[in-house]
Amino acid sequence: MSMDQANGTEAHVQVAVRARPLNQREIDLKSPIIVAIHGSQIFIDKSQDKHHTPKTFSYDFCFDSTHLNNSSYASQEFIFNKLGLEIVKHAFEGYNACIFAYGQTGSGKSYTMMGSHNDRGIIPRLCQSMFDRIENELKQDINHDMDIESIDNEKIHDILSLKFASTYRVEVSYFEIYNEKVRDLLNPNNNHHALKVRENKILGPYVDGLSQLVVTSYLVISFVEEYRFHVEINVETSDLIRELCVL
Ligand SMILES: Nc1ncnc2c1ncn2[C@@H]1O[C@H](COP(=O)(O)OP(=O)(O)OP(=O)(O)O)[C@@H](O)[C@H]1O
Repeated sequence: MSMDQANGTEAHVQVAVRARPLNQREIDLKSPIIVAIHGSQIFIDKSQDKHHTPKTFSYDFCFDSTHLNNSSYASQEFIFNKLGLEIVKHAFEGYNACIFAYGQTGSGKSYTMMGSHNDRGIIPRLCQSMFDRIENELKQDINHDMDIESIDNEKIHDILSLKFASTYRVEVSYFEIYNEKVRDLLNPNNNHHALKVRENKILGPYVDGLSQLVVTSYLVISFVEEYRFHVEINVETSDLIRELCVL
């Protein structure tokens, strides 16, 4: 996880480690769990290996998700509260914020970042939290000028939408890099020619031609996620998504 100050002069990087439960293959092979987490330290103890000396590593955060039924299991919500809330806070303070997952195949990157349909990961929670915060700030603003309790819900919704449009701009892009080809997931029509990654002297690296859709609520983003969980985003779904977004 990193947060770069908007002017690019200072960067702060934090690293978190999460240990996932054993998968079925590992259970069938009777693989032992060789990691133990205490606070922000992770101990690796292969005591069955005579030549191994236990090792300790320290990170900013260590999350123990090895035993699903243990009360100490680091849940999706717990991890979002530790990592995601900070990101939202810094983004609202004007910092560029970035979070990414790194690890070998099957280590739990997608699970942690996207989660499952009924146990959402960091990205959906981040999006929701960002819109919740926007809504709260807008409501506070409106409350300043008028008594929000005395206005009916439909009217509040209209006022919030207007105020949102004049105060905030939220854009979403969604792409994958597979076999070194960049694919725009919100516009598969672009797939005929792989998109190029270029570098802007001021803004840094960017994907040339990538769709950037303006979104006004978490609903649209959750719709994208819904499709991501159930079906591959294809031309029809991406068209639908584009219609839902304010272009
Ligand atoms: N913390 C966790 N709790 C419960 N199950 C988990 C956890 N982390 C991962 N899993 C499960 O482990 C399996 C592999 O996880 P996942 O697909 O997220 O790995 P990945 O690192 O994204 O793999 P790849 O690089 O191959 O895409 C999935 O079945 C996932 O549900």
